[in-house]
Amino acid sequence: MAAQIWGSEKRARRRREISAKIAQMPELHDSKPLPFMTREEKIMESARKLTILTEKMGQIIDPTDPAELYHLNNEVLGLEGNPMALHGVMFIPALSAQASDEQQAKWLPRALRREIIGTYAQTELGHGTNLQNLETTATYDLATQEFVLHTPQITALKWWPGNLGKSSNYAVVVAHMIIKAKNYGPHPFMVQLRDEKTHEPLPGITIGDIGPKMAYNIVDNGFLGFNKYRIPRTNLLMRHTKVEADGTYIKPPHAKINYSAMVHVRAYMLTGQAIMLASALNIATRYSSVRRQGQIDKSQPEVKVLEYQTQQHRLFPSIARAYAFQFAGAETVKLYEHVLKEMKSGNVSLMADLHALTSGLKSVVTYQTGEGIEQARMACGGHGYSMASYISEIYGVAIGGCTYEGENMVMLLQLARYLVKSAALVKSGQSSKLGPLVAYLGVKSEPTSLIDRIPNSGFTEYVKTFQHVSKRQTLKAADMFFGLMEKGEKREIAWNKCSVELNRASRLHTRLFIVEAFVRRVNEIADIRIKEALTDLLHLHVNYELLDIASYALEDGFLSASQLDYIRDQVYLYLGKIRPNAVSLLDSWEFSDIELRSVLGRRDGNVYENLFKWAKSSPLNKTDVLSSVTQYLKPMMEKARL
Ligand SMILES: CCCCCCCCCC/C=C\CCCCCCCC(=O)SCCNC(=O)CCNC(=O)[C@H](O)C(C)(C)COP(=O)(O)OP(=O)(O)OC[C@H]1O[C@@H](n2cnc3c(N)ncnc32)[C@H](O)[C@@H]1OP(=O)(O)O
Ligand SMILES: Cc1cc2nc3c(=O)[nH]c(=O)nc-3n(C[C@H](O)[C@H](O)[C@H](O)COP(=O)(O)OP(=O)(O)OC[C@H]3O[C@@H](n4cnc5c(N)ncnc54)[C@H](O)[C@@H]3O)c2cc1C
Repeated sequence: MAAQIWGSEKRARRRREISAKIAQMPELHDSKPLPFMTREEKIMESARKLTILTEKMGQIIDPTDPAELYHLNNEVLGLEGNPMALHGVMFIPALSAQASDEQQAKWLPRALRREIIGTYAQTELGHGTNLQNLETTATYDLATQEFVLHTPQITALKWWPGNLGKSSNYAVVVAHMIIKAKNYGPHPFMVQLRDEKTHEPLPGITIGDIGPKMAYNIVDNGFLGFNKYRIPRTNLLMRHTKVEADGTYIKPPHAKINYSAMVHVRAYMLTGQAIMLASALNIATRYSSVRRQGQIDKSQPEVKVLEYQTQQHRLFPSIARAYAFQFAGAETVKLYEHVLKEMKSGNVSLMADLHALTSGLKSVVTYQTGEGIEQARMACGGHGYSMASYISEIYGVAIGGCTYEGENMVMLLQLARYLVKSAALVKSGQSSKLGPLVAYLGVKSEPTSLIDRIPNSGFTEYVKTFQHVSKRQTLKAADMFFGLMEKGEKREIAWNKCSVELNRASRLHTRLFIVEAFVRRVNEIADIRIKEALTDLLHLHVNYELLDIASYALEDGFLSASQLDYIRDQVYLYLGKIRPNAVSLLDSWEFSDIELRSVLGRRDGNVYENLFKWAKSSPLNKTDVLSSVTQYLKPMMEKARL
């Protein structure tokens, strides 16, 4: 099963080897539990491990393999981030996709050797989503052949970029490019921020940390201001766009090609989210098979809480989602790598499809991951609320994904643009022009769903039902939009008035893609036992998801009440079938105790001993009487006794 999850036998084996090596290297372990550290201590601890990794990485992993790097990162540095998180996630990808060959030769080897630390500075205090209204300017000075970066007012301060505050000395900065008083829109520039020897900010640069966040606090998200700060013309990233010495602007082959670093993260973060969901579920499911509370049959002893149907219903559909996200994520990364290769050689024809797909997936996956992690936390009762479970930290990091790389509502609306265009093709009889991901919009469906009507139909009738509801909602939202415009509404106003319905269409389309990716994967599996276990999980997935969106299929009578009863019964049937495999389905992800960082979810299952040991090690327990008591509470009580 690990081979299915991680993509191949070899990958699963390599993960085990890497975990085993790390287990033997105490210098790479947390020196004490992270929840007992201050933010400064955590940052220090992370930097300590990071430097050792820079020395020893080659002994542990193949540093050119992103999957091995990611695993090493999760084990050693953990999900709370590290001082170079953005260096790998965005700075290097931005340089790789947007710098010219000559620029790459100058900067990439230095970045890869970690001679310099970089980040991606785009968002500002006043604008994140609406890139067209960023305020930082890069004005070309023809006389010196330099760009002058400037922050005209407080709202133009860069705000949020990870590791910008204290760690990075370089950044890819996005600013509006102005040449001869003409604004060419946001463009990426390579900018040095700090002196390479002293790490002091360079003159003209104001920089710092934005303060503690809900989670992800090892990362020093930062602010940055420029006071007429000059950089050479050749620091504009020039793979696709060029500015010649005389100020001539050569436009890129696609207007949004400079957004590629964002698409990179959107494509890769899906498996990151799946891992966080599976981690939280692993903790909760292990704990639920140890925790005994109450009786189902009063004549019998207390049961493991995992025996309760409500507990299974809380956890198992999310187990199915974690697998589904992992499989959909793997497909998306493949597509991304393909499009990136094409893009580098000038073929931009697939960019729109990739943008639409990743925008939808990013939104649905992060939202459902957040839901699943929070349910996992509640499923642990009181102990889920303790940092000993570590689930609240996992939640805090994962839920950030709903916001970063494009706020979810906004990204769903980006997919909706693509769906509306596709609906227009269907309506004008040009269905043959539809892309493969939306081809179903042009296919006539049966008048009613055939779920429960055709024996041994596998998952076909489920997929058709998802297709039907997605198509119907897309066409309905598009009709609403076109209708408003026909009535004379301005395009943007009409769009806003339909945006809730449009986003519903985007979610349904994305959920269909996730179901199909799960079906595709199960169909490919040769090992009969693995296929059987994943088929059970897929049954749970399609029935649970369909029940969740049933109102869309009921409103036009595509599903009947009796079919809905059947679907509901299937959910209960598969909850029971999955119960014996539940812990194994999560243990198959092979997270080590070092990586999970959860006292509650350790592999040994000694929950109570581990919790008591952990509580005793709390810094508050170093002394029996705290100074808060001697200084304040004791005098207060004494005064009251007089
Ligand atoms: C094995 C390895 C695993 C590795 C895993 C790594 C990660 C795991 C997770 C680890 C956990 C934590 C890591 C944390 C890291 C945090 C990083 C966070 C970094 C950031 O947040 S950076 C800042 C991100 N900011 C945004 O995303 C801003 C969002 N806004 C936008 O993107 C845009 O403004 C917009 C909403 C897309 C609108 O843009 P614009 O106004 O320019 O365009 P229009 O809406 O007018 O659309 C015009 C037209 O263009 C099309 N289009 C837009 N974007 C693209 C694109 N990227 N590609 C192609 N086409 C695009 C759009 O569809 C329109 O087309 P149409 O006219 O409809 O045909
Ligand atoms: C953990 C974390 C890490 C980050 N790292 C980086 C980084 O490394 N580099 C970087 O540059 N940035 C980074 N960011 C910033 C992040 O990319 C932005 O916060 C994000 O893009 C959302 O933009 P915003 O904050 O402007 O939200 P806003 O756009 O102000 O969103 C507020 C509300 O307005 C709604 N809204 C906005 N526009 C529309 C619209 N057109 N239609 C409908 N609704 C709309 C949204 O849906 C939301 O409900 C990070 C953020 C976080 C939380």
